[in-house]
Amino acid sequence: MISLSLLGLIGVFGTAALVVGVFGTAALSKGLAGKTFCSVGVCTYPLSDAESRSHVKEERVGVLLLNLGGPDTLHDVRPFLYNLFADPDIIRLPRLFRFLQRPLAQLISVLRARKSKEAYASIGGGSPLRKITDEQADALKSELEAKKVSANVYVAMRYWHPFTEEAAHQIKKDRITRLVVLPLYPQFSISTTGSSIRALNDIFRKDNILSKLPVAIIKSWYRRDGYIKSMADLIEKEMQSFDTPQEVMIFFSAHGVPVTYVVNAGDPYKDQMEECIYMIMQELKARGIDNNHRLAYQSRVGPVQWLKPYTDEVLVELGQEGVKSLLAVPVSFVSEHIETLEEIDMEYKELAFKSGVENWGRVPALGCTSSFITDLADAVIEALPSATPMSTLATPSSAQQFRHNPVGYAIKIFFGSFFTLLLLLSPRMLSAFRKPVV
Ligand SMILES: C=CC1=C(C)c2cc3[nH]c(cc4nc(cc5[nH]c(cc1n2)c(C)c5CCC(=O)O)C(CCC(=O)O)=C4C)c(C)c3C=C
Ligand SMILES: [Fe+2]
Repeated sequence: MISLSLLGLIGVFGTAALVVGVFGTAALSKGLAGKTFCSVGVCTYPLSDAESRSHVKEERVGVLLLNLGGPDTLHDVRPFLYNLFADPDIIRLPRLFRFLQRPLAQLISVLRARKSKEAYASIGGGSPLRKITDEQADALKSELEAKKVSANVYVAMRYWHPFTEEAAHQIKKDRITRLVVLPLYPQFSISTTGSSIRALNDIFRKDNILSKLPVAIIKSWYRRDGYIKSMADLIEKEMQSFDTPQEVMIFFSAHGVPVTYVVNAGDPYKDQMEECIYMIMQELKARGIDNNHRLAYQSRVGPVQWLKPYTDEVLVELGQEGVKSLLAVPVSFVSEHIETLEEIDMEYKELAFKSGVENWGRVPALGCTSSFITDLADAVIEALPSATPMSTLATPSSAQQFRHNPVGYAIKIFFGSFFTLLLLLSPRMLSAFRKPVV
């Protein structure tokens, strides 16, 4: 993974508040109280007098799974990286420098491609994300059917096929009348769910039909009982593969984000992650499992600070402290992907053994675990009544920010742009994108 040194440093100089799209997502999950909806089978909108006299409108429910996407082949790696770095929620430039977004993405994707290709080559030549997400979509559709809710389930990837635009096109073609948006990230981050919702919002608002479609957005779901219990089940099961399960250190490894996301832009990701780990551990305690545990953050590169402690550093510390048995638990994502299959299973495992750990295990990603899919289906059904058209939701624009505090806004633009230019010219920044993951 790549640490955006440039962006972190921009954040240090106080320009992170300029990011648009980030704050726009805050209001998106607000429900529309008072709408009636039958969650089983054919459902109805609240009807006008004329409608109720003439006919009952048939409800066609859609569920849209949001995910990051990954290159299907090694050939796709560079364009996939370009799409990722062209995202203003990943490379967060001040408004004045937005014109540099694409050239910068071009440059960084070229610099990063070799390292990234090697990693994808080591896990079979491409990302497994599309296949796994399609399987999750099928499983969710079946589970909804079992619960008497007939729904089409769509997949929208942020940086590779099927893109958000493709999913939106299909939703419109299928004349969906009510949509639940379900990101496949348990915890919310500006860089993941936030970015996907912003992209969706941009597409829906511009479209005459989609802008009126009632949509319910589930922003995060790590607190759900079904998810917490499913994670605890996987951990409990995997612990049994150790000779002395009670001595196993449960080692949660979450994907990192640059510190500036949390500190400057108010990303709730770190708080949500900590609460999530607490809840999983409480569930394990209730089952009589009271092992030691740690949380660390993986997948950083570059000179800026990402969330700490870093997975690689903690692994070395644990080895030095004499921990002999370690169970790695990937916790920020629900599919196997490059960071579980390459980074954890290969790089971190090797590092742990070198540091003195003798017994290693890794909890699989939830994938299509049935208790988990059942819980996602419940989440969808619970969210359906709160659907409301995206066009009715407010997203504060930079123009509004300007009206609110014109002097502060001008100062941020000036200093943000000045420091950005300096950093863009810095060779250190560019070399950071080529560095290995750990
Ligand atoms: C919760 C999960 C994730 C967060 C948070 C996240 C933030 C984040 N990622 C990058 C840069 C890269 N991400 C890449 C791939 C990738 N990232 C996630 C998840 C999160 N990213 C997934 C599921 C994947 C796809 C993996 C796959 O199997 O294909 C990549 C490409 C791979 C590589 O070269 O390492 C990059 C680059 C940033 C900068 C960031 C936060 C700002
Ligand atoms: Fe990532």
